[in-house]
Amino acid sequence: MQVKEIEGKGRGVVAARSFYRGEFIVEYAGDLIEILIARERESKYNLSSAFGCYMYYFKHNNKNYCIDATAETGRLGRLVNHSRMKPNCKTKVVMVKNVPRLILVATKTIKEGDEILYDYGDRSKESILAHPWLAL
Ligand SMILES: C[S@@+](CC[C@H](N)C(=O)[O-])C[C@H]1O[C@@H](n2cnc3c(N)ncnc32)[C@H](O)[C@@H]1O
Repeated sequence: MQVKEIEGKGRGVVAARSFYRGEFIVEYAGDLIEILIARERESKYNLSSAFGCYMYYFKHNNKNYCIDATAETGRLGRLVNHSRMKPNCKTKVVMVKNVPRLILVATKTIKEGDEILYDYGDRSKESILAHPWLAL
């Protein structure tokens, strides 16, 4: 996979080869944290424009988690952009040694050169007002 500048989105991830439907693409790697810690970190990040938004909230086995991928680690999952209308992959939770990890899996055939996109899933009015691209 390649990191590219995508007009209007900052960096994005582009397929350097094709992927078949159901194939593992990349891990959304970061710190796995509980929601209270996530809220604390988020309010700190919101105070500074230096931080983008790299928090992914999810529920697994009735427990809420967040993966904070804010740190510039060089991992590619954190650079995958959003599409509600035309996603080509989705997140999936996999348990590794009893710890939930988040991966992206292709939902259709992805051709070489296609941008990797998944639906961030945020439908709240406030978020869409602040970030109109969430509706696209
Ligand atoms: C998880 S990061 C994705 C990588 C990011 N583009 C970067 O350069 O680091 C999420 C951020 O990317 C941008 N982004 C993601 N999807 C977008 C879209 N469809 N249109 C515009 N900006 C988008 C927003 O700034 C968002 O807060």
